[in-house]
Amino acid sequence: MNSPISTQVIVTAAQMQAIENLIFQSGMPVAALMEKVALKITQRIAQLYPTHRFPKVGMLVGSGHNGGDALVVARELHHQGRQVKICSMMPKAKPLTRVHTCHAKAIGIPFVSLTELQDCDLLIDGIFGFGLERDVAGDLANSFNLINSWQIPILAIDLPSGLNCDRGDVMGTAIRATHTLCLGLWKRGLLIEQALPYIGILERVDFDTPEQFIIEVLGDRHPLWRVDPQTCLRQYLPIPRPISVHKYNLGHLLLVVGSQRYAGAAILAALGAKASGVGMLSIAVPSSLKLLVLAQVPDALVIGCPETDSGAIDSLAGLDLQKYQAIVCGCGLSLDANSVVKQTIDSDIPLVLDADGLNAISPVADPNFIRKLQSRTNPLIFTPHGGEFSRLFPDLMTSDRLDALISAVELCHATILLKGARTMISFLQDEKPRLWVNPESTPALARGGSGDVLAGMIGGLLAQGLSSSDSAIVAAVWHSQAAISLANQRSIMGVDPISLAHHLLPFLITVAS
Ligand SMILES: NC(=O)C1=CN([C@@H]2O[C@H](COP(=O)(O)OP(=O)(O)OC[C@H]3O[C@@H](n4cnc5c(N)ncnc54)[C@H](O)[C@@H]3O)[C@@H](O)[C@H]2O)[C@@H](O)CC1
Ligand SMILES: Nc1ncnc2c1ncn2[C@@H]1O[C@H](COP(=O)(O)OP(=O)(O)O)[C@@H](O)[C@H]1O
Ligand SMILES: [K+]
Repeated sequence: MNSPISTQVIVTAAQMQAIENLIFQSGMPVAALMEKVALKITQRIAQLYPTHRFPKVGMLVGSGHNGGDALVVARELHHQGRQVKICSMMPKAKPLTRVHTCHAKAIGIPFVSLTELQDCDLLIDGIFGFGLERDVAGDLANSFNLINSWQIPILAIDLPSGLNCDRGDVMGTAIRATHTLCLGLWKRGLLIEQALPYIGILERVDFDTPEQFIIEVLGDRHPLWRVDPQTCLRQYLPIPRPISVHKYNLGHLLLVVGSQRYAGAAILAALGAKASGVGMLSIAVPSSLKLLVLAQVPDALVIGCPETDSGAIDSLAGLDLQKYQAIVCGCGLSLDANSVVKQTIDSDIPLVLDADGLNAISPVADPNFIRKLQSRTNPLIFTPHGGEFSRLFPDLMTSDRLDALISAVELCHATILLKGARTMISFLQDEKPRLWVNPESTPALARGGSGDVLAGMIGGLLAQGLSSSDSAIVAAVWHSQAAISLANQRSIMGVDPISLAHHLLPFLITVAS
């Protein structure tokens, strides 16, 4: 993923603080940076919340520099003709915040009690930024709950007050913002799933953080990154195709999928794989499903395998796995096909393990098996959702998904795509863990079968020669962006997996143009 570091790197509060300190030590005055940041916030407010619709703005001001930012914004909005009111949420303030308070009073902006903000059209949350140190409690917590009950749009400066900047969890209670303007670099806590109900629409306000200071603090092997969806799609898709190429040069993908119980998963994975543009697609299914699958995917080679009494694939006997560039194993396989899963792992062909392919190896605990995973020379991708991840790595599941995911990657040396509202992809790069967060998606994807489409897409990209990490990242971004686009056309209820699979390619055309 190539674009400026500052647009993609994810930092903790301590790292952001250290980078800001380098900016200040190099000569930039703190007050000057505050002016710059606040002016940019003011510009964005003017675009998002125009004066004619949001004339009355209430400022919630804390004691630190988050409050200072809010006071500068208040001053500017006042000069632009808005009816601004300020509520100081805390008695004491840092010196810079104090002087902005004096100035705001001197120019006639009213300072009011909290309840007097109830008639505002917009609230600006400048109570806490990354300086929150302990749980919000007592009267302040009551005030937060009151503010949240008003149903007034709230724009949070840097992060919603009360949210832990690093872990994304609520410290006592937190402001439920409708919009969050993250300042400078992406904060770790804002990319974590549990923070989503508090953040609303998330944007970053850039203040030209010098790249050398970022590298000085983070080093050149920083683990946490946020994918920029548009850059990612434009960089990788559509996969270019030489003019005189033939189908066997465009990857041959094998899907090992389906059972009598979960026949549809085989078709959904196949539709995802087809959309990837892979040259040849073979699908191994229990023999009783062969005609059903062939009817849906006539362009694939459908292989009917011997099946168990329960209707699962019994063996891949007679299949030469070495002739495929990639295998996807697991969608709808059921738990009766475990020996088949082991066979695909032993083949050492680039492999995506999904769903029952993961259940078959859960938990990953046996040291010999872990050594076998580590010693594979070809890519191995796991695509668990949260439940599958907990079964795979029961000892690693902590409240912090990012840490848990990185530990799992370090344990088994696979690329792991952890599915959810904020899908994360982690892998080893130069023997060090790296983690990318896919920052945009839609709950329209929360329905059975979405993940099967994704597994097929990853396999298709892998078979065409993308690396395991690129295949997982590009597929996750493509899948979620296409779902957002389809939800815009058909509503959030209209993103069934078949429609999604059919929308993947028309959507790509809109990205390229
Ligand atoms: N220095 C600058 O000019 C810049 C300021 N920025 C802003 O500054 C913010 C960070 O400023 P600060 O470090 O002053 O921190 P905050 O403004 O986030 O708040 C810290 C203050 O709150 C108090 N506090 C912490 N937890 C509390 C609790 N639970 N109950 C009551 N009081 C509590 C602390 O004692 C401290 O006074 C950023 O989030 C951002 O908004 C940056 O965006 C850009 C540069
Ligand atoms: N609330 C949500 N917001 C965004 N994406 C979601 C949400 N819930 C699920 N998804 C996505 O939908 C897909 C579901 O996959 P999975 O759980 O494997 O379902 P299935 O096995 O039924 O196909 C994943 O890509 C996941 O990231
Ligand atoms: K805030």
